[in-house]
This record gives sequence, structure tokens and C-alpha cells, in this order.
Amino acid sequence: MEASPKSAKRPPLILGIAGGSGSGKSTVAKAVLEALTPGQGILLQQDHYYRPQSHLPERERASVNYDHPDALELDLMMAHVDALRSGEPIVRPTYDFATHDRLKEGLRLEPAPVIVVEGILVLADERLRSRFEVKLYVDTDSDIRLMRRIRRDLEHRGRTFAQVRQQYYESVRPMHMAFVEPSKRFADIIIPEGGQNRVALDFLFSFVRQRAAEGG
Ligand SMILES: Nc1ncnc2c1ncn2[C@@H]1O[C@H](COP(=O)(O)OP(=O)(O)O)[C@@H](O)[C@H]1O
Ligand SMILES: Nc1ccn([C@@H]2O[C@H](COP(=O)(O)O)[C@@H](O)[C@H]2O)c(=O)n1
Repeated sequence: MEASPKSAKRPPLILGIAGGSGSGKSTVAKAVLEALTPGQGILLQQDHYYRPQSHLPERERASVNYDHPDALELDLMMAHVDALRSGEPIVRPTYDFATHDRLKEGLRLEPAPVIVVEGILVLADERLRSRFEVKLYVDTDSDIRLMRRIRRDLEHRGRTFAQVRQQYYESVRPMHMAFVEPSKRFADIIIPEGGQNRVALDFLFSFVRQRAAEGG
């Protein structure tokens, strides 16, 4: 018997979250998942799709431009979004920022009614953004983002201050201006101040909870 339209399950909701480095994208993405019950949502982070740099000596890996779309394996990321959308599990690569390389073991992710895709460049590529039903941009001033980035890179990504400064001038800032900031115009919703924006987050939570309850 054919399912009635009321009982038909919707395809997963695919939510793209972009914004500059340190803007609060991961914080917003994790808050969305925490607003759901376990199993209702999964997070796909662009950061894990950086191309492995094992062919380069360690000291050369630091000078790769990681803020240009070519640094990412976007085709694999899109294939994974498509697989999850079709209800298939994936094995997501796992990236190590300290070595600029992928770990041997990936992570198996099961499909879910809500798929959150987060990263600096997820709205910059037309093929990827066309897969999102809802597109968000977390908009945070560059001085705040830079302060956060310095702290994070020193504390969690094994960098020195000199490395953070050089990378910021040579690639992070110019690529932000060339690719990330212009992608804001593709957003359906712009969230100022990300994780502290209670009003925006509460709207977002009620929307995703509704969709999760409907199956996607
Ligand atoms: N609204 C906020 N206020 C203060 N700190 C924040 C806020 N949002 C994020 N942070 C902190 O800033 C850092 C970067 O946030 P994160 O969400 O990882 O940014 P992104 O994923 O955009 O690089 C983290 O240490 C996070 O805890
Ligand atoms: N080996 C790498 C790969 C990427 N980066 C930087 O990560 C930033 C994106 O991550 P966010 O969590 O900040 O959104 C991006 O700006 C790259 O410069 C890196 O430093 N090393």
C-alpha cells in the first residue's frame, strides 16, 4: 500500500554553516546538534576534508595555503553529503592539524534526519552549497576572530605565535577576503556573534527540532 503523504518521511534536512575562521561556526553547529536528541543529527566538518600533506616534508606543510578551496577534497565531501542524504553511512576522514595530515583511522557516521555541514568555504563552492536546504553564515568581526584563532592555534593546534602571524597575513586574511566573506551573500540567514546569539539560536533550534521530528 502506498504511504499517505502525512506519514511519508522527508529527506534529511541539510544545513550548511559558513563563516570566517574563529567566527563560532563549530559552536553554532554543536549547539544545533545538542538541541536534538542523540541520533537525530550529525556533524560533517569541512576541516576533516583537508587534503593529506604526507608527500611534503613537515616544515613545508606549514606553508601550504589552507584557506584556498584547492586545499580541500571537496569532491569527497560532496559524495559523503550525497551518501548520507540517501541514507547510507560514510567513513569520514579524520584530520590532524598538528601534522597537517590525515590520521589512519576515519570515523563511521550514520545517516540522520538532520545533517549539519560546517566550514569556512562551504558556501563558496556552488556545487556544495546547492546541496544545502538552509544556508547560514556566522558573522563575527575580524579582530575577535583573530584573537580566538591565536589562542586556539597556540593551545590546540601546536603552532607558535610567529607561525600564526605569518599564516594570517599570507593566506588566512587574503583568502577570507577572496572566498569566505563574498560567500555571505549566498546565506539565507546571517548570525551575528554566533554562539552568543540566543534569539537566532532559539529560532534555529525550533526549526531543526521540528524537521527532526518529521524525519528530515
Ligand atoms: N560567542 C562567543 N563568545 C565567546 N567565545 C566564543 C563564542 N563563539 C565561539 N567562541 C570561542 O571561540 C573559539 C572559536 O570558536 P569556533 O566555534 O571553534 O569557531 P570556528 O568553528 O568558526 O573556527 C572557541 O574557543 C570558542 O569557544
Ligand atoms: N593544516 C591546516 C589546515 C587548516 N588550517 C586552518 O584552519 C582554518 C579553518 O578551520 P576553522 O576551524 O578555523 O574554521 C583555516 O583558516 C586554515 O587556515 C590550518 O591552520 N592548518
